[in-house]
Amino acid sequence: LDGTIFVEGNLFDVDFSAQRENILPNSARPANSSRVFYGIMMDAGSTGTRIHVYSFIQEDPDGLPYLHNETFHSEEIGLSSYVNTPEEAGKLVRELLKVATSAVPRAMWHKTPLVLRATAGFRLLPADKAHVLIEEIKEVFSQSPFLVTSRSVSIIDGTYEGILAWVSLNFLMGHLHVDMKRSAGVLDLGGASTQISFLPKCQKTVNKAPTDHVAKLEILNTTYLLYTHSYLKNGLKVARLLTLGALGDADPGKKVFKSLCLPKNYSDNYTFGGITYEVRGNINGYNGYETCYKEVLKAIKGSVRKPYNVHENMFHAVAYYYDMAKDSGLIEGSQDEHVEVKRFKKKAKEVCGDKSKDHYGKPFDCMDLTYITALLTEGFGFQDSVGLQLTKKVKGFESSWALGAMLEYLHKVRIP
Ligand SMILES: Nc1nc2c(ncn2[C@@H]2O[C@H](COP(=O)(O)OP(=O)(O)O)[C@@H](O)[C@H]2O)c(=O)[nH]1
Ligand SMILES: [Ca+2]
Repeated sequence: LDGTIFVEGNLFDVDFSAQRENILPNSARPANSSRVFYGIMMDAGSTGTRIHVYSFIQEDPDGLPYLHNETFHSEEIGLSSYVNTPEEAGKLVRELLKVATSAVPRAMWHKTPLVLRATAGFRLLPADKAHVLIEEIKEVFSQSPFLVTSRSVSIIDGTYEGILAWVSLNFLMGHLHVDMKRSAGVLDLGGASTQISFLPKCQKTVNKAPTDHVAKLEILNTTYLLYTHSYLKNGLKVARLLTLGALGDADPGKKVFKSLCLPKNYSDNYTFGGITYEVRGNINGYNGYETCYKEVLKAIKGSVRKPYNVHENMFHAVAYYYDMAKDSGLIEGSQDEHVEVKRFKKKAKEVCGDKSKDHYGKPFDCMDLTYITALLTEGFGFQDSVGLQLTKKVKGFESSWALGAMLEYLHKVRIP
C-alpha cells in the first residue's frame, strides 16, 4: 500500500510514505538491518490501563509495515479512577513502563515512541481534574528512556477511537493491504462508551446518516465513507448507572439506588470514576428479564441511533461483548466464535430468571446481558437472526484501537 489514509477534519491522517521515511531513514539503517522498529501504546481505558509494545517489520519499503510481535499487559484499574490521587496514577504508569523496558532492546529505547491515549473515563471527568492527571502522566513519561513528544499524552475523542478500532481490526485481517470490500465492521463496548464503525455496503446508509456519523477515508486514491459513532455513557459500566438512575446525581452519597435487574437481596457499594454509590435490588418488585429490559432502555432510548440497513454488514464485536459472552458461557472463548443476537437475549432471560443462585458473585449479569441485548436490537437495530463475530484477538494480536493509534502516530514522530 502506497498512499494515505485520510479522514476529513484532520481526525486521522496516516501517510505511510512519510511514515517509511520517518521511521527508518535509509542512512540510519545499519548494514544487514533487520528493519525492526518498536512502538509503545498505552490505553487509559475507563476500567483498565493497558500497555501494548509493538514491534514492526518493514520488509517492503513501499508497503505497510508488518506487525511482528506484541507484548501486552493489562491492569484492571482505570487511571481516571485516580481522579483525586493523581500520584497513584503516576505510580501505575511507572509500573507499566517496566513491561516496555524489558520488551524493547535497550539500544532502541531512545528511538521508540511512547504514547498514551485516554478514552471515555477521562472524557467524563471534570476538565480541570483530567488535566492534572494528564500532567502527572506527562511527567512520568518525560522521565522514561523512550521517545516522548508534545503529542505523547492525550485524550482522544470517540470518533477517532471508533475509526482507529476499525483500522486496527482491518489491518490485522489484511483488508487494508488487499481488499476493502471484505472489510469488517467493529462494535466496541467499553466501560464508559461504545463505538460502532463500518464501511457501509449500502449508499443509503451514508445518505441517511447525520454528517457527524460519517468520516471520509482515502486509501490508494480511493475515497471511502466510514459510518462511525461513539456513544458516551453507553459503555457497560456507565449504562449500569443510567439504569439505576444514579449517573449525574448531585449527592449520590446520600441515596440508595435500586434496580429490578439486580437480585432482590442484593446490597452493596458500586464505585465508578472515583464516585461510590449505594446500590440494592428491589425486594418488592418482580425481578426478571421483561422488567429489567424496560429499565435498561432508559440508557438507550433517544440516544442510540439505528444505522440504515445495518444488517447488510458483517461485524466483529469486541471488548465487553466478548467478555460477557465468555463469562456467561455463551461462547467457549476459542477463536472466532459466531453468535446470533438472539442468543444474547436467550442468555439474558436465563440469567434474569434464575432465582435459585441469586447470581452469586455476579449480581450484574442479568442487567449487563439485558443491556447488551437491548443495545444491539433496540439501539443499533440488529435483528435476532443476525450473527456477530465475537473477537478478542486476531492472528494472536489484541483487537484494540491501540494498534491503529500506533500506526497513526508513527508517521508524525521524528526519529532522532
Ligand atoms: N481484546 C482486548 N480487549 C480489551 C483491550 N483493552 C480493553 N479491552 C476490553 O475493553 C473493555 C473495557 O473497556 P475500557 O477500555 O476499560 O473502557 P472505555 O474507556 O469505555 O473504552 C473490557 O471488556 C476489556 O476486556 C485489549 O487490548 N484487547
Ligand atoms: Ca476501550
